[in-house]
Amino acid sequence: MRFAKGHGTENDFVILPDPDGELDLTPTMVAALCDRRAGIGADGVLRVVRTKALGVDLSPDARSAEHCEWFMDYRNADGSIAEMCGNGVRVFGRYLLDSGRVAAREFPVGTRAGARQVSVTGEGAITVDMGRVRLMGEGAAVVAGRRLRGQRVMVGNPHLACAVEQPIEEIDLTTAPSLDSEAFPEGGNVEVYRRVEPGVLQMRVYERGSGETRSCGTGIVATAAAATGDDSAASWTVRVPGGECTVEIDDDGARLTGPAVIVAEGSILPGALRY
Ligand SMILES: N[C@@H](CCC[C@H](N)C(=O)O)C(=O)O
Repeated sequence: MRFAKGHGTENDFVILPDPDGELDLTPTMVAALCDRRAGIGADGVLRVVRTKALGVDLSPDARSAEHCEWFMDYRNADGSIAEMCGNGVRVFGRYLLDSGRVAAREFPVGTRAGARQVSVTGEGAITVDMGRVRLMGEGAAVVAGRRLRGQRVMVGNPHLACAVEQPIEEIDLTTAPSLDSEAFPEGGNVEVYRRVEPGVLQMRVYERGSGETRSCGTGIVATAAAATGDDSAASWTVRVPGGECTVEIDDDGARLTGPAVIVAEGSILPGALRY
């Protein structure tokens, strides 16, 4: 089985080219691929599949996703499915470009959250149009025994973005935060953030299905949206442990810009993965 490995601000992915949708990608296989000791190691898997080869439900934005030649079938490291991945879609775009599957500098990618427009915007940088971000009201999480209040934000996938006063390095994200299951029936991703300079946020994240990661694109957008509040437009730099991205928010929605790199390509030997 061929694979590539890539990352966006050190949120890393195993990329599986499967244009005709022939791969039976089970949760245990995904977890084995993402295992950092016995597998390749990654925060998630991006299956690169032609939209027309899929027999899956593309809701909630089925028609626009069907108009995309390529579909990002995203899986978390534990094998669970998520609607959207903001770093993943930039890395997916980089892979399509580098492998010659697309030639245009701007193209749509299908995701479970709908179609997302991806464009090359600078040396090494890729911008993705993340669509409209919905602020859903206040929520709370218990993080290492401490209750943090935050803003519930929907970026295709669910987030709780919590503004904190203390240095965010001090926050213990080694165990999964607990979220109210009524407010988060499908679970969620929890961000802690602080405004460090005008227009600059610092953020860490605990991702649903992957644990603490060094960056999360949808989390960066959720944090920027929470910090923007009811203002109609804003521009943010968001620093994460793995680097930084920028977010532009206006009436058209949010655009996320950051690096996306392919670092390796190879083959997984038959029978080598433990699953
Ligand atoms: N790392 C991603 C988000 C991946 C999905 C998330 N863990 C979830 O379950 O919603 C990103 O860059 O957005």
